[in-house]
Amino acid sequence: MTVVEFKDVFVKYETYTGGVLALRGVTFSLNDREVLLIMGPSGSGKTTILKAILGLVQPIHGTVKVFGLKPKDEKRALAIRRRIGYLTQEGRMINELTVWENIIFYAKGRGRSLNESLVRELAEELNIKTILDKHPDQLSGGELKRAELLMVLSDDPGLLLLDEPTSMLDAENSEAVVNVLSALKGRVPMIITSHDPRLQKITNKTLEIIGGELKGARGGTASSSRGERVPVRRDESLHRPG
Ligand SMILES: Nc1ncnc2c1ncn2[C@@H]1O[C@H](COP(=O)(O)OP(=O)(O)OP(=O)(O)O)[C@@H](O)[C@H]1O
Repeated sequence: MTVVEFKDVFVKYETYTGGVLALRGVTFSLNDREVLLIMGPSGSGKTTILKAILGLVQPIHGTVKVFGLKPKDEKRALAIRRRIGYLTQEGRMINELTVWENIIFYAKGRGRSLNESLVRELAEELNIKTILDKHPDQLSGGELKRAELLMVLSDDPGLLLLDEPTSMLDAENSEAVVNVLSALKGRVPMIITSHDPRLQKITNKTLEIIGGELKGARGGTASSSRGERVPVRRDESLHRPG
């Protein structure tokens, strides 16, 4: 089953100086058993792809479908968001609450039930069991990152969008995150943005985006802004047309 579908998507941010075309004809799809890795330099449009899936930005051209629905109006976008676990780069935990309270608040706010035994198990695997009673501002960057990941995994999401899940982490804790995600592979579809090569071992396909255009793909299909197919090569380095 196709979970996410982008067809020739253009997204523009309106700005004081005229606007930024952040996505230029992006086409790809993700099925319910896949893990997609999106790579690309800073400012290339990776987070914008995630925001378009969440309905936080709307395409000026092309279509986005998530779970078969277009996240166009706010009501539909909210229903879609409730099924998605979104790990942001900035983090969303509230400092006034402990990590554990944040997790409960998060699940309740989404109208979903907390899978408590799963949370305890994952906390152990992510090496953060001892920080559950701390407040976010008492944590290191790496601890906070793993606490945020625990939160977005806590209510059995139907799709995971993970923006740089191993940034701020040392090798050992990056490995712990990769292991947790690897165990979810095949059960929860995922789109991950990252530069961390460790994540490549759990991904089915990799897309490279530069200046808002897809430039290459491995293990799947994608197309660039003018709609031409980008050749897909398995087990080779990223292909750049032209
Ligand atoms: N709210 C906004 N208003 C105006 N321009 C924006 C906005 N958000 C992003 N942009 C611009 O859109 C482009 C794509 O940004 P995006 O955040 O998707 O990049 P990214 O690949 O995720 O970058 P990074 O790796 O640094 O997180 C950039 O040029 C960025 O400056």
